[in-house]
Amino acid sequence: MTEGPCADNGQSCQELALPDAQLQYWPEWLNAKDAAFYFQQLLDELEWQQPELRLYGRSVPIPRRQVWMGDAHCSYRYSGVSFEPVPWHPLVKQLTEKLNQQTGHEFNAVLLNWYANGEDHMGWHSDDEPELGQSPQIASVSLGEARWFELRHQRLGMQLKLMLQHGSLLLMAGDCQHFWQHRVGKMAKAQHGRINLTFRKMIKIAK
Ligand SMILES: O=C(O)CCC(=O)C(=O)O
Ligand SMILES: [Fe+2]
Repeated sequence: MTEGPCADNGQSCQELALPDAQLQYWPEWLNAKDAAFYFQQLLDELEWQQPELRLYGRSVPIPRRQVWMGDAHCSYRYSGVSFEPVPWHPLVKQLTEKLNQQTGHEFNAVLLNWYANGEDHMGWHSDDEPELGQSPQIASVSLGEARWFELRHQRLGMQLKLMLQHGSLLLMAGDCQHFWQHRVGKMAKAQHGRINLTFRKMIKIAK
């Protein structure tokens, strides 16, 4: 891992050199006070959902709460369920604009996940839905309790884990979603809540 100015916003950024992926991590993308403000507002003001997905022929509620938010055309399909976006919350819009300015990307939708405690989790997956295009850029902002974010290479068997801190930003790019899977496993010690926002750019595909 190298430390250096991987963006010109003057914040410390770590560049993770991995095969088949580009990862950049800003541990303090938001200061602790702002991050706490965003956490509390989003927790209180969003209508958190716990949809059921079909897994092995059964309907199972997801082990966390979520909100799918974005521009009106950004509907999203995964595990056999289609999600229509809710309109932008002004604070999330602010974060999107800050990100787009810093990265030069055009994120237009975000999946917010709320992990109420260490039991809540997200299993191994890649964000490789067709609506995300060839080499999806995913920006992940974490608020609240720090949790392990694990990555595994699907062919090389290589694994690593990163503790995603309160206020941090992780940018996943390159072939990351083709070759790697990621997850947030259960963490017995985690007593408090965490909100994660994964910003995406959805493209329109002909149906
Ligand atoms: O909570 C996290 O850090 C990961 C979220 C994630 O992988 C996703 O929303 O696709
Ligand atoms: Fe993901």
